[in-house]
Amino acid sequence: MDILKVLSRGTKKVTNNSQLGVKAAAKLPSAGAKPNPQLFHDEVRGQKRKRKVGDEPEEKDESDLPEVDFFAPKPESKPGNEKKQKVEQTSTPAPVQATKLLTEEQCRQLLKSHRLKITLLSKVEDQSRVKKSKKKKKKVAVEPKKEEKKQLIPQVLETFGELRTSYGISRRVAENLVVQGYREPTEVQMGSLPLLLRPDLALPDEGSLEHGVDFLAVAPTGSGKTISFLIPAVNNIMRRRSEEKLNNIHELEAIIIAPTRELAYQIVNEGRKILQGTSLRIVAMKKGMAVAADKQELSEDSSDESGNESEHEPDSEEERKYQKTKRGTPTKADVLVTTPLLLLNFLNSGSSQAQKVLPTVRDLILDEADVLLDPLFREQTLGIWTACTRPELRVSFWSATMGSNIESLVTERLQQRTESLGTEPKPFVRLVVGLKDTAVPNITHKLTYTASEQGKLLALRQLLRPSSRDESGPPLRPPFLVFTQTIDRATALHEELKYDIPLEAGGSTRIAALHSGLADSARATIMRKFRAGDIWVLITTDVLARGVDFAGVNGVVNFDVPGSSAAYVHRVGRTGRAGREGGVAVTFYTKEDIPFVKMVANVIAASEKQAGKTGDDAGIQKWLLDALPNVAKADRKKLKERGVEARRTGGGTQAKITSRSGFERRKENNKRGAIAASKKRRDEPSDDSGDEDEWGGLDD
Ligand SMILES: Nc1ncnc2c1ncn2[C@@H]1O[C@H](COP(=O)(O)OP(=O)(O)OP(=O)(O)O)[C@@H](O)[C@H]1O
Repeated sequence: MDILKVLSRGTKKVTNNSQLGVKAAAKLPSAGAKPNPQLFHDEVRGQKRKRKVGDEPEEKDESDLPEVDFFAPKPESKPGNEKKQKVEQTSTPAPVQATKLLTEEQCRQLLKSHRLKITLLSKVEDQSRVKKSKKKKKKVAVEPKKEEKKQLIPQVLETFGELRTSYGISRRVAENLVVQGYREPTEVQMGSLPLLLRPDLALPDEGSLEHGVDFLAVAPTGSGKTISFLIPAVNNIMRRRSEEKLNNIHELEAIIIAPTRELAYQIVNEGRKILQGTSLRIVAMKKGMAVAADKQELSEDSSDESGNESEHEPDSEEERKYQKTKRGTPTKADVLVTTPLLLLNFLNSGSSQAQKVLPTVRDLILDEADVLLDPLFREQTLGIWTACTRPELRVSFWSATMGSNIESLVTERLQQRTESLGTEPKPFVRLVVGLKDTAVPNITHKLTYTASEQGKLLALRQLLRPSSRDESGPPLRPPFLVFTQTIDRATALHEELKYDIPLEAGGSTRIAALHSGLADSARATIMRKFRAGDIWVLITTDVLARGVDFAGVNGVVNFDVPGSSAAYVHRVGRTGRAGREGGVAVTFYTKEDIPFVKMVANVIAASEKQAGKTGDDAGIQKWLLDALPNVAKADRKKLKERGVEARRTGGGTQAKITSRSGFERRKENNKRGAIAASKKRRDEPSDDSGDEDEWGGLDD
């Protein structure tokens, strides 16, 4: 038996499709392109019904599924094509056909059908109510009282074709989207692209929108937020340069901040695909790199940087080469993607006490904005925001989860900025996709109780063994991610499981751990191997919980309960991307976790409700929800900051993940492999650990 096949596809052919878990199993999320990436299409009066959450696309017999196809590559342009294509220096805006615009009623119906809600969060007060500062009169943005917040009915993007015909995006960018295989816009793209590309067309009744809008978007994980902010960012640069006849220049006009390097590199890659054949450059910020900041500051600074070589050791060969050739010279970039600290370090570097500023930046984009504005990153993020001194700066905030505290913080900051700069305030618009922001409706959720830490380990081992998967619950097929609470636990779990995959299937090379304690180059290598399908089980911490897109991940295991409902949403949102169904999320909990599990259970219940799963279909039964204690506010805060205390390093037996020594396990594994090879057994080796009694089972 081909072990690769076994591990990838499970052992039993599914016959009874009526079972929930089996249904999920029959649809392999990695099995190629998703026909419709949209999550919602409710029936609205007078509109043709296309699809509803919970509706199953045509059933396929499992035997029809393609062979291992972990990461379903999107169609790429043929190598060499890009060279043949003429580089588009600037965008030639397509003539906008006003006739293409939808009526207000059509927009209203589309918004309703796709569960999109767009609200004006702040507005320019009319003259009679304008606040007047003591020094000089000026208009300010005022946050309307709750009941005043106005629902907007802007233009909605029905097809990607309209990007060119109605919103005048660059021909090359439009073609690149087609090459990427994007056929239908997702909900967040439907709502955000018109507003960000042509606010004057999207919101004709909202007065002067010359400088666009500030924007906050809350949309499910994997719903395509990245291109929602990338397309307007690059197109606005192209359009302006075309209008001002500025050819062949590179000027930093857009900055995208992301909380982790992995996410930053991923955004750069997406950006490069969109920019192929254009003259624009999207660049990832690196240690020691200089970008075009305020010129005076920069010239002072270049000399200093070159004299300070030993300050930060470059991590990778690539970085070393980069620093050797480019140190001190501003990198030519039009769009910069960075983690907050990297850019802030650059802004604060140099001999001068004063922070450098970024006067050319017109777009500031915060991806995973709730984390970037959480106390951990807040000062760094706000530092960059302050450095973007252009008065008409547009700021946008994106995440699958956005607490009301973050929304208030952002509204306040935008107001303060307008006041301090004395500029014309811009409308601040919020877009929400879905009925509830804390839900992941298109995957199967499982909450699994085990009596002890050892029980969790056994349960996870069970998931690694295809022979023991049965039809009572959704099998978890590689590739999958395993989340732990701390770096130490990720490392220990990796050590523990390293030899669990049979040698003939690749053995220990199939399992890896990725966390922030590793060097950049090691992290990049692991990411590459996981994306390529060489690594099947990736043990990690919350460093990979946000934004990272692995199209073919079949499942997520929360080995340790997440620290908040938002953390749960983001972790499990690594599977079931772009509307794909069939992903599975398993969360283990022990009695120590019971005080905190309600947060997770609530998200699962909300997700199942959105997906139309009720009664026996639901993974979370009402009795369990009722039985679990509510989490006190103080405990929630502590949990979010520190996780379950007992599992922190040195916190007693629960901090440890161990059974036998690596040597013992390797020996055992080799023995198993040898037996398997000699007998040419087609089945998995029988379980000889002898400790299966502690296995709590998926359906506990
Ligand atoms: N219109 C579309 N049609 C098909 N696939 C799409 C579309 N838009 C985006 N995708 C794909 O969906 C996947 C998820 O997109 P993306 O990473 O932007 O999601 P996200 O909303 O940012 O998720 P997260 O909240 O987890 O960061 C990517 O692989 C992307 O290429």
